[in-house]
Amino acid sequence: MFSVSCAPDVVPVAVTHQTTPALWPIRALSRSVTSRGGRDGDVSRWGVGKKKKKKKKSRSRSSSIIREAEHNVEPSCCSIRSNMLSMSDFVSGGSYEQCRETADWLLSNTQVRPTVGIVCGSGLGGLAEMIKDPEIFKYSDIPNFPRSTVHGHAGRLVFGTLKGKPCVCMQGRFHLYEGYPIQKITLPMRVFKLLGVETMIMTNAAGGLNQDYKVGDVMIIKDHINMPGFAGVNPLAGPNDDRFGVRFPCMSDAYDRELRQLAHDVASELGYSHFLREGVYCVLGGPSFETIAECRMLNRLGADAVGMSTVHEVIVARHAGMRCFALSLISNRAVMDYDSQEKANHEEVLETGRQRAEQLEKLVSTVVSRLEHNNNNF
Ligand SMILES: O=P(O)(O)O[C@@H]1C[C@H](O)[C@@H](CO)O1
Ligand code: HPA
Repeated sequence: MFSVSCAPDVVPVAVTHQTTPALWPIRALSRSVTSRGGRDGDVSRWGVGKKKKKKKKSRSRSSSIIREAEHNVEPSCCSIRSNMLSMSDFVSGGSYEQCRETADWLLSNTQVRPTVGIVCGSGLGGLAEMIKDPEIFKYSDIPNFPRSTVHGHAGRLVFGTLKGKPCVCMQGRFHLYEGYPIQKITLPMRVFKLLGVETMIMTNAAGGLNQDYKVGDVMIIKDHINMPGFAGVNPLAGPNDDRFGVRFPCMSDAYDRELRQLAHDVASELGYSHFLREGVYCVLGGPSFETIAECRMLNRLGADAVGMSTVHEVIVARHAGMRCFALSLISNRAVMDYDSQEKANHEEVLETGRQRAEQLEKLVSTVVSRLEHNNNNF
């Protein structure tokens, strides 16, 4: 079994395990109206608690928006110019205006000008505790930010310096299964871009599909399979906003080669190579863990680990020209055998995070300490 020196888990626990679906429409309504009357955080399109009458109204509104857009878009790439429709008319989160508002609010409330952004995965929020001179904002206090609803995701944005580098760290992320629109869960990436972030570092907990992997291994993500994307669930779906990036961003270089090499070098220096892996991460929507048949299929498709996050963030970050580096902590083995008694569960995921926290934090902070300013993309 996995055995490493235990590090105390410093992750503050979110208030609720999960909000009930019944609360989503209420939350959405209370945060719904943007300055242009667009809906913010509208989960009604997921079919939760929607009334028939309202459905008709929103359908006619969206079809009129689409009609209007058809007359206004640039035919080559469907981009919207800033003097035409607002992105918030289409996108329930992540529009330029919303991100600008959030970034400006943050910039006026902190002196830190981060060049590095970090996202902490389930049970991995201890990384944020390494940040010096922290300035902390609760997600609930930040304009346009969603709330964290998952145990092990504290829901705080921490500004400060990590090994001398100005950074901003999400102590807790958002997931599709929480009921937020995909543009909303990736809004922080665009906000980070507007804050001046050049390099994104994401961490997550994931189930190990590769039969050579052990619980406690740390996998550098070299590529991903965006399973929801196969069904059109992509954070960039909808009109493109050229102020962030191009209509059709390349993803074959999503995970920066130099940063991956740097992580290998650092791991070797720290004596971590025996638990360091490099592989392919597959994202699913969750929240149910995978069936045995699904795990077998994903493994045959070439995935080494399976999870419920990160990929959407990487797509939006790459679209905006930020370098990405991502790590998966193999928190449990994906069950591939019908005779197995193992059952995936969130408590095991958090416990593995606690046990590997110290090394993961050291690895990430040392990588950060060696980051060069990235002038290439800007
Ligand atoms: O935020 P991450 O991807 O680390 O969280 C994983 C996926 C689910 O949210 C949860 C399952 O235990 O952990
Ligand atoms: N499956 C999906 N997501 C996960 C898992 C898993 O086994 N472990 C941690 N996050």
